[in-house]
Amino acid sequence: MSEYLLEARDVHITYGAKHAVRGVSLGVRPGETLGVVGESGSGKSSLGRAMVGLERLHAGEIVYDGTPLSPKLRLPRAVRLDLQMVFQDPASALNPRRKLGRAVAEAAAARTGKLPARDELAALFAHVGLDASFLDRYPSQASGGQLQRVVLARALAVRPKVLVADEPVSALDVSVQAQVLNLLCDLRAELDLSIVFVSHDIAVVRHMADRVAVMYQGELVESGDAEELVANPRHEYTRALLEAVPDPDVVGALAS
Ligand SMILES: Nc1ncnc2c1ncn2[C@@H]1O[C@H](COP(=O)(O)OP(=O)(O)OP(=O)(O)O)[C@@H](O)[C@H]1O
Repeated sequence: MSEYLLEARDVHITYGAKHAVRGVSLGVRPGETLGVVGESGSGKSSLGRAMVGLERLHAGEIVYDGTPLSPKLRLPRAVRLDLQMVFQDPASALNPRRKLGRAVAEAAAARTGKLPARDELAALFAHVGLDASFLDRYPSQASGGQLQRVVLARALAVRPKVLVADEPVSALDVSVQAQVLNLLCDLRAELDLSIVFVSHDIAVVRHMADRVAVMYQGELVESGDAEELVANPRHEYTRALLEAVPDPDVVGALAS
């Protein structure tokens, strides 16, 4: 039995002639945060999408809880619910014509089969730091940071086992990025979630993740314990990523 709850095994993803992900193997353990870092175009988003069944594989497999997910079939419903994804831009993830409370209620119903009562919904919103007035708002009536909280509430309402977060704070004002990152850390500890945290920012990844996988041009170039990898990067690309950070402790300090 693998130590990983969700795992990519020798995954290849192609878009026409473009070979975006080249034989990547990695996995997230139960309750762990795995950071996937790399510059734009390194293939990390493609891999993240593939890990929740949103991307077709050219070769390799995604294994969830010991069971390979066939890339050709739609994921079984229970697996689809267990694996949730949060994207960069919360505004485009939410239907502009649907109230925020309704969006979260429908996600909860996907798991339980019934829409939650208003006080349950209010509790879900409170969990992500939003008061009940947000239930009746439309996306246009909330800020980016507030919307990303709603997106998190919606993902968590499904009671997932794994959350793949793809640049979840990159579209937010710097002033609210740390708040949302802290929220994610708290939720993970509280709900015993596994998180795959995808980001171009190694300082943020270092702060969020237990282990880090570094991608470069579609390949996994290095992976290991977050602190150790930052302290002793083995690959020159990892060193370059670290050198590009003015002071990795700044983000850590901001978000702590
Ligand atoms: N749907 C698609 N169709 C064609 N090419 C794609 C598609 N999605 C990604 N690519 C290409 O695959 C490569 C990897 O993209 P991917 O988005 O996975 O990388 P990334 O590291 O997440 O970058 P970014 O942070 O810019 O999203 C890039 O060259 C990208 O242009």
